Amino acid sequence: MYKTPFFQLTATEELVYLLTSIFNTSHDGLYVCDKNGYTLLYNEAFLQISGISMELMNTYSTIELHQMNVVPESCAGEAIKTQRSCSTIIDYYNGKKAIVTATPFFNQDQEILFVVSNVRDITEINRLQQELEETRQVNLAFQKALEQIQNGLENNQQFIYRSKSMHQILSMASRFAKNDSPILLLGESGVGKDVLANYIHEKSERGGDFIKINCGAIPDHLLESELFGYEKGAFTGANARKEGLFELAHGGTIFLDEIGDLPYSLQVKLLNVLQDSKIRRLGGTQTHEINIRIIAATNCDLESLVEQKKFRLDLYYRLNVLSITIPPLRERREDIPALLFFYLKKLAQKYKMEKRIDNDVLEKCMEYEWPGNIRELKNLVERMYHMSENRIISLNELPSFIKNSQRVALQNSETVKYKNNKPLPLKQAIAEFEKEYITNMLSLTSTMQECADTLEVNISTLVRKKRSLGIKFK
Ligand SMILES: Nc1ncnc2c1ncn2[C@@H]1O[C@H](COP(=O)(O)OP(=O)(O)OP(=O)(O)O)[C@@H](O)[C@H]1O
Repeated sequence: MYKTPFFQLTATEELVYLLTSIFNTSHDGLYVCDKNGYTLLYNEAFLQISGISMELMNTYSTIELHQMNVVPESCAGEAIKTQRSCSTIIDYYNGKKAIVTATPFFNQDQEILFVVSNVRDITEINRLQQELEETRQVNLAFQKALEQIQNGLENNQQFIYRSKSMHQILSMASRFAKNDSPILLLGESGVGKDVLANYIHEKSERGGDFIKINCGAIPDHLLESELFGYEKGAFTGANARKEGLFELAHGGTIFLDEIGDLPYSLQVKLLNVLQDSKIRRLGGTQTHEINIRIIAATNCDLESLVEQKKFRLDLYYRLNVLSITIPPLRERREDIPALLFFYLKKLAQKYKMEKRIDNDVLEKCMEYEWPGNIRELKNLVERMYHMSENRIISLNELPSFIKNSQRVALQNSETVKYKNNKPLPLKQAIAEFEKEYITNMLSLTSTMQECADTLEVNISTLVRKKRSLGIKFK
């Protein structure tokens, strides 16, 4: 302490008053004890930070308070024991954190007169530091995501991810790509099975083409000729010979999407192709050797189709040699920001206008369940991009069902439904669920069209379902 001449003139009472005022107005906790640890003085800030009551303070020594577990440790007690200054960080039981420095003061015989402890509250600093660290981590993640997007755009590669699970899937896919065994891709609609099939083909270094066919989109009677081709005159209208997709994919990859919809009669034919690597065109007598890699995908539960005798067990085994299940987006939420930025960037390039997503929107998107997975996210970004009037996409552009996201599907899917104390049969439970889900979605959206878009069904399908399920809403 540096004294000015004022001190020589001031009376002792004034000096005591001055020092007491300083003591009391300090924001740091101050605590003074004698050589046995008994309290001599403390200020209000000390009580606030330590959470110790005045009663205990006035009755027990700092060492006893520690023994009684009122404080996790006693820095003053340590200073008394070691006869030295001591500093430590204490996590008080009231949740406060403080840096405590206890300094002993000695008389001429080197005996402790008193110990002064300074207690600085660092709870807030600590919180801010943690927040800063979290923000730093988020920034780092965004930066990496942007880099990945940048690389993706440069290589014209569309596989955007940040999650560990997708990283593992891609490395597995890269390993699988190197051989010719069939691959089965599983996962909900819109998770990226198509994209992954493409990726595997690219990585496979197979020189031929990547040919895709959606087994569910082509009428059964046409599917066979599409896949196997036909000879002239094989059926009415077969005016010329035509190569099938298996032949066209020779040297490359054929991607059989929605394999669960492959007609039963064709399943055995596919099994033969898988086993012999040979095909015979419709109406033909000769077989042709083909060198193809088959990738099949489905969002249905193939095992249950096998149980229902809708899918051949032998084909299932043959296709399931190497299988990859892509998790839904809600199970890899780290991918959401990267995908949002990616699609935003693509739109910015197309329409020559950069737009930014507000943090609130990002937060809501992180919470949402994404039943339609990446396809739904992609459509949403496009919709919000066009709807926003300025360069910031705000909550105004976010559809109400995401803003009020209530995780309807999840809540309901976890419920077992009963009637007369008996669990409902699957068919009936599905119908009940559908009814509830559609009714909820109708209440969360403003128009039938918005509801149909959200559910990713045709408006006529929605109208039909509404009628058949007896939904009274709107
Ligand atoms: N990792 C990804 N990065 C960027 N875009 C993706 C990614 N995964 C999927 N997409 C995009 O999401 C949309 C849906 O993907 P895709 O068609 O591959 O899904 P799917 O699982 O095959 O769906 P379905 O079962 O309905 O056929 C596509 O527009 C695709 O480009």
